[in-house]
Amino acid sequence: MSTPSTGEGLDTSQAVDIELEQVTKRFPGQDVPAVEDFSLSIPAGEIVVFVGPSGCGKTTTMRMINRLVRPTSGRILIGGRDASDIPSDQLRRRIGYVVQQAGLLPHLTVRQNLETVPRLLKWDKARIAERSSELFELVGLPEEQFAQRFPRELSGGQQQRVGVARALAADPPVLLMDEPFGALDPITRDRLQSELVKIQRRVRKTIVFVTHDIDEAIKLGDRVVVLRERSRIAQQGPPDEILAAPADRYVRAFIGGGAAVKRLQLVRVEDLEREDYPAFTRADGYDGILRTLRERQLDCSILLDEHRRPTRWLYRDELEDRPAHPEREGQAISGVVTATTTLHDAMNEMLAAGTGVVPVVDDQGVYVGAVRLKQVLAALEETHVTPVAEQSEAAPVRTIEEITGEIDGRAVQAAIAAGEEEATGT
Ligand SMILES: Nc1ncnc2c1ncn2[C@@H]1O[C@H](COP(=O)(O)OP(=O)(O)OP(=O)(O)O)[C@@H](O)[C@H]1O
Repeated sequence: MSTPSTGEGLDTSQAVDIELEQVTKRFPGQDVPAVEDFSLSIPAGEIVVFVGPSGCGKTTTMRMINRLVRPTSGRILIGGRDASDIPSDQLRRRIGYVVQQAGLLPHLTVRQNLETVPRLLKWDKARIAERSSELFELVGLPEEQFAQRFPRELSGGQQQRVGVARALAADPPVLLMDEPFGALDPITRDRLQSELVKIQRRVRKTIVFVTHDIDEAIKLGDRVVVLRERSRIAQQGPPDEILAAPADRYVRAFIGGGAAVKRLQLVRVEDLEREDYPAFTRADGYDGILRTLRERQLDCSILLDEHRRPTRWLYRDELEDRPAHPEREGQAISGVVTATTTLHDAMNEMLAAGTGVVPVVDDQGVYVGAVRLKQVLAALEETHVTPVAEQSEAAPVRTIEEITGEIDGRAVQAAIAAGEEEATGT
């Protein structure tokens, strides 16, 4: 559904659809075009991910949308309007752009970075200040802590959050993201991916996202476009369709092993029933906690702080031993998940904790329940692991053990065993 733009530029903050029609880019002096005859419809309010190997033309294709690269031929429509009719400066102010190293201006504070585009658009002071506060909140950075810092005083992940906030500052209808999380460590990357999904639920932009990481594409994309050289489309569609039925050998090779496991990127914690897993505060007293664990035949529970945020795992055997070892108090909880965390990431947290369980918290970090490994495995079994017809000779239907073995066989088995022990109280 397209939202017509008004006035000269893309004045509307509502998502718009983007149409690329037979777009070709031939750089001067190059025999082979970087992008050849590329056509694609991008629906309003969706995240479309271009994924493909290095040099296949992803960035060039994306940069033609905000005309950082001019197409040699073809047409690009944004919200039904020919992009070549929109002056370049307007186009770039109305299309948010996030790049790998955040691209923040080093000599400006975080606040000044956020305010750059609203100032160019000549918003009044009060509106700029109000918008900055909204943006700090949106990307989860406390304003009073971060507004006056310079980019070099932030971690890579924090810089990237500011990069996303800055791109959203003028509430543009379109966001272009070029490998924005590529330079981050895997844990920060996972977190920011999940947050982007959360942010997108609030802002509903049309997002074009470039990556060479198929897992990232599956996790983020409403639609994934697998590209080969010269930006030729090997396959496009919703991620589950691509995983279930790769169009050809190229796409299959690109997806790599473990398509069933990758599907865990498509299911989120909110899709599961939450377990009523026991959690206590210190006010409940260790004797009371131990009594409940005995009654429910459980080996482990969660200790919450005074704000009901999970802090430690409490183990029944340690509680039994408390008279002899009062100093033992379980183990700090290393990771929690939220409703939008994928089962893939939730499973990683469970395996890291070694408990086969992970606490679920709300946006304020307050405990709302837990998810167990056996639920994740049940969800994995529910996803269609039967390979498509053309694959069936080469890849017979696999057992759950074979599939989970691709993740980390021993860790999964150990975690399942721990979960079973806990359930049976052995
Ligand atoms: N300004 C330029 N001048 C000449 N050739 C270019 C220019 N920019 C890109 N190319 C070429 O166009 C092709 C596509 O490049 P592009 O950066 O779009 O690929 P990509 O898929 O985004 O790669 P990567 O994942 O490595 O960033 C490459 O062969 C590249 O060398």
